[in-house]
Amino acid sequence: MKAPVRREAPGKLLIAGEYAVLTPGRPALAMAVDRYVTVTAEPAREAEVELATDLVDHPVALYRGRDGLRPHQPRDAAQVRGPLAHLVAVVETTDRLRAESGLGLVSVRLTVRSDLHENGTKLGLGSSGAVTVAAVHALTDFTGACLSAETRFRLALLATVTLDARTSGADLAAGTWGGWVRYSPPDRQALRRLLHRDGLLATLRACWPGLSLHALPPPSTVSPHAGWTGRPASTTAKVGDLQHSAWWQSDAHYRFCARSTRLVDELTNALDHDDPVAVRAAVDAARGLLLGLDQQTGLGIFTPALTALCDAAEAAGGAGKPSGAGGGDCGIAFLPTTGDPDDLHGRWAAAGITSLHLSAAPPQLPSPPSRIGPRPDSTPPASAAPAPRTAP
Ligand SMILES: Nc1ncnc2c1ncn2[C@@H]1O[C@H](COP(=O)(O)OP(=O)(O)OP(=O)(O)O)[C@@H](O)[C@H]1O
Ligand SMILES: C[C@@](O)(CCOP(=O)(O)O)CC(=O)O
Repeated sequence: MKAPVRREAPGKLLIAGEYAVLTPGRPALAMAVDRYVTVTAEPAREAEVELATDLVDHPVALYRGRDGLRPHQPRDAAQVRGPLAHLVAVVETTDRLRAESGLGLVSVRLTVRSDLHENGTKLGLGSSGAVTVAAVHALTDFTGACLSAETRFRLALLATVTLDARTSGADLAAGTWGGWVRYSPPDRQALRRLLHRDGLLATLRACWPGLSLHALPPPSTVSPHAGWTGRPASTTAKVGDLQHSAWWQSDAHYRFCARSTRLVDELTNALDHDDPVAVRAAVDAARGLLLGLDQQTGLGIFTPALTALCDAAEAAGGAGKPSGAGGGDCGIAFLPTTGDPDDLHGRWAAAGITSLHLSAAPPQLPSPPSRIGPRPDSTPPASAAPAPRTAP
């Protein structure tokens, strides 16, 4: 009987680069937070695969059908497509890896515990990414594969693209490496095509243009504070709306991506030099960039609560912005370490914002910091630029 294997992955806040990071090669800056998803892998008790999570009120038993995992109970089909979708994608992707490697499939029960929901409501701290990273880690270690962090990240991204090839994977990067990471994504649509054409092993081993990842030093002269609006928002819906708008792949989109890349570079520099004034200025500019996007597209990034969160950060002597897609979920503020967090938290409480009392999660790997892909100051690959819009 195999011993249970437990692995955890942190949630994340997005400090800069939202929406631009959807484009291959365009960077975002994320901070992993000290709230985690924990996944335990152990031998299944009654079925080939069993999934137990706090999002579903009973463990779900599955068997391996010809086209992937199927629930034993037809009533569980909706769970498999909904709250269990990320776990199912991880098991199917790991099964594929073993099958292509000539290895037998393993019976397994995955049990999830998450700190990224509050009374059943998501906080917007990247629970889908954290559950994917933790499940890949637990499952591959359970089966004895013991993969490197980069291979686990790649596997997690491939599992994710089978569900949604739009998502950037910034949450997976933060969940895999922890700490502060500057991440730029590969072309996920191209990965999906490669997966279909050449299989999983070949895709895992292929060159992934656009992918880069750099660990950054945590600042000591500014402190991050996270505030929760109490209202969940759908990142998938916002990204879908944007990609179907006239803005997508317009000149304005190209300018937005270029400006966002400069901002991420400025923030990277500010963090490298631990410069509180430059961090504040860059975070403020990141807020302005998202506001401009909202005004141009009517996407609904800034809700009254998120605007109040940012205004309170400014009034407390810092800078604030939404974290991620906006429309609800949470935001982040940076204060100089000489500032008064109680002042900020008091202002947030008055505006109905809950302080989450988070810190950066420590890097998951021993030093030296990970470095994948080109240096941060190099220009993004040509594929990073959306194609100029041509007349129909
Ligand atoms: N505890 C969990 N157990 C199993 N699956 C989970 C768990 N938490 C999240 N997931 C998966 O992630 C999905 C939620 O993803 P969603 O993008 O809506 O939230 P999020 O990643 O927390 O938010 P955000 O992208 O705004 O940070 C769930 O439907 C489920 O598939
Ligand atoms: C809008 C986007 O760039 C960031 C979304 O962040 P969040 O999942 O809402 O925290 C989407 C993505 O990176 O996949």
